[in-house]
Amino acid sequence: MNDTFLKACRGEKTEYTPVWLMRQAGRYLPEYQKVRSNVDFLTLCKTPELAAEVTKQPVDILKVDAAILFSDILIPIEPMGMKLEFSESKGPILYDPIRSDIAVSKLRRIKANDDVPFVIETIKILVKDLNVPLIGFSGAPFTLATYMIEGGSSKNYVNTKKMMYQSPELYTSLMEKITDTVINYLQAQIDAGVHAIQVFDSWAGILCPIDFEKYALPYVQRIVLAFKGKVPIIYFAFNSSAMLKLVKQSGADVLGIDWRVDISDAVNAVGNDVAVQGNLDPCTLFGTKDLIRDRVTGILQGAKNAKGHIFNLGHGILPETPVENAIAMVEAVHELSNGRLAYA
Ligand SMILES: Cc1c2[nH]c(c1CCC(=O)O)Cc1[nH]c(c(CCC(=O)O)c1C)Cc1[nH]c(c(CCC(=O)O)c1C)Cc1[nH]c(c(C)c1CCC(=O)O)C2
Repeated sequence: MNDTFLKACRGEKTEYTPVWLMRQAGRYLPEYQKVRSNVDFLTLCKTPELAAEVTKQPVDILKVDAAILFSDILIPIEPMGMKLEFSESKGPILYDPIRSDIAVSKLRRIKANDDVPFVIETIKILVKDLNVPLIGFSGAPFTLATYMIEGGSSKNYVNTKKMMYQSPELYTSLMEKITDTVINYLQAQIDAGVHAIQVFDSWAGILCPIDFEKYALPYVQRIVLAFKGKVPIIYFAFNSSAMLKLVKQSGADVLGIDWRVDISDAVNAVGNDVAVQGNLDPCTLFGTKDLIRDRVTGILQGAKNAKGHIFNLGHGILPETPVENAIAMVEAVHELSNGRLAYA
């Protein structure tokens, strides 16, 4: 197996900088569109053979150094007891948002092997087939809570913040229940064979630093502690470049960096005892191949003092992205970092 990605996560020397893309299995790929034209998104997530097939597509097409399980962060919320739907126009919808003690008390702590067997089955198929490491994942408790409290995506997250400030005990009991579920869910993924895990905190950036420290970070720390030393843990807190020192306190082995910060400044902020992942602006892939090479060079250079660097976008690849430009990006990372033996 190509273990370059795992080595970089651990801060070991690598022959070149490994690369994968967030949302690498998705709508920009005609091969994905073809599978997706026959089934809706949730059915795709719940059908192991199909989920495994689309997980492998970017590995074959882009030649990335890691695969990420095809699923969604909202999948475990359904067996917790909320009705989930993906609307083409509105995105995810969770019915009867959680706003009361009764609603929280009705939520179940899931047992992943029984409640989401299709996720476990998909992983088992993939670890047999893949020649690169498989990344499992979960949403971070705060990000999952925003979906459960708001009932979907939101502009200002007023209901979430109201609960934090007006009903702190209710907020804490919800977060504890979600954290228990996330730990069970990730443990089941590890038992099934994933080689690393990524925790997506997509909405961490709506919090001011003191609220992040109080209302989001402790739950991530509990998750990291549960898996530390078992498999590499990547923590991606989107839009958090103004609080990277706090993000580092998660204890994760790798910190995901979005594109709003120069990666050399991010490395200065977090120090050289943790690996970083990132951070090309996904829209760069709409530029010319020369621009892409140029930006790749800058990021490789900027991350050279990190304990380890995994090249990635600063957020998910966008649906309209030209596939040939994604391929060119992966080629540029491999070629321009080759032989550099970046990490001491
Ligand atoms: C916030 C979040 C979600 N899901 C996810 C996050 C965290 C990452 C981030 O910040 O982007 C994580 C996710 N979603 C998906 C993956 C699969 C693995 C991968 O290739 O990265 C992963 C890791 C597939 C998906 N998840 C979704 C799609 C599109 C579904 C389709 O085929 O129509 C895919 C491929 C749907 C989804 N899922 C979610 C939203 C808001 C949407 C609708 C918006 C959109 O359509 O992009 C919730």
